[in-house]
Amino acid sequence: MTAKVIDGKAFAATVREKVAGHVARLKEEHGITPGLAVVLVGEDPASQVYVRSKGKQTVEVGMNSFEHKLEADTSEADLLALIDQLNNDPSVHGILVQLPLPGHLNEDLVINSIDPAKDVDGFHISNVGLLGTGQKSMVPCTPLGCLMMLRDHHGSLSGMNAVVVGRSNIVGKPMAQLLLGDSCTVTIAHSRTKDLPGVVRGADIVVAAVGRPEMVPGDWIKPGAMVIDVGINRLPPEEEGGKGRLVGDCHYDSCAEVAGAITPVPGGVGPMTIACLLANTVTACCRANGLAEPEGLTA
Ligand SMILES: Nc1nc2c(c(=O)[nH]1)N[C@@H](CN(C=O)c1ccc(C(=O)N[C@@H](CCC(=O)O)C(=O)O)cc1)CN2
Repeated sequence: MTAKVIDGKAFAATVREKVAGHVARLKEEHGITPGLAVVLVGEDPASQVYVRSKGKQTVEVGMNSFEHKLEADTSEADLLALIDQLNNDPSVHGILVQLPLPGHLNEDLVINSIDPAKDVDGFHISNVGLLGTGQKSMVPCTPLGCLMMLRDHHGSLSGMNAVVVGRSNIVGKPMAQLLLGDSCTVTIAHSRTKDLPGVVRGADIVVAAVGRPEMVPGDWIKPGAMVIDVGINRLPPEEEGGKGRLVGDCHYDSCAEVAGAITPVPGGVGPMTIACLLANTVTACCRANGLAEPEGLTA
């Protein structure tokens, strides 16, 4: 079998189109322009790229983008004061603090200082609790993007065996909650899982989010399974020449021989993360204004 390659770039473009349509309606019918504030602390090169991309795409779909770039040595008090200001700004419907933060800042404290209604990353403890109890919440962007791709490929996920490899708060845990919400039988596997190959071999859906380059080989994959590769790992330049090739957590060539469908790296899950951030911002804006939420853009 050769897997169908899920084109995350093309899928993300369709999500952005839907978002742009909702934004246009919000402007025309209600005179409201959704606004997204992105806070970057420090000069991490990858974060700078992601933040630039978020700002650009926010403007492209017709929303207002507010970028706040702070020095790497910004104090926690100053960062919290900025978040408080954004929480109280009615033109800001979504707030995001780009991660990782410099080591002197307490990530949990910072995230939990964001108004949960404006927490378009879905990382606030209130949103984590709401998602975990099956209530309406803001849903973390990367797992939301994975869910959209899974639903698009399979239709109903009900009764499928799903294995999430990785237990991070940002991807693994919320991904498992979303799959459970779609009536999958869910296993969260990790580095200490006994017989990890055997566990993965039982899965109709494999979501790999461990951050280890090419850890999942094709012979762990059940024939016809759908493989969602969340990993973005850059191989050392000396091995590849130049900048170093980007690979996922799955060994692409061998997995693609066995799987029914697979997301590539790059061009799979990554582009969906920012598209879902835009979707969450429209959702937050609609909720804040007591308007119907856009269909197909939330979990
Ligand atoms: N506050 C947040 N911080 C971080 C998040 C997040 O969702 N919220 N996720 C990641 C970074 N990230 C967005 O912020 C992100 C990562 C990757 C991509 C992407 O499109 N990747 C491309 C490849 C990019 C490359 O060439 O390096 C792909 O996979 O095709 C988008 C967004 C951590 N921080």
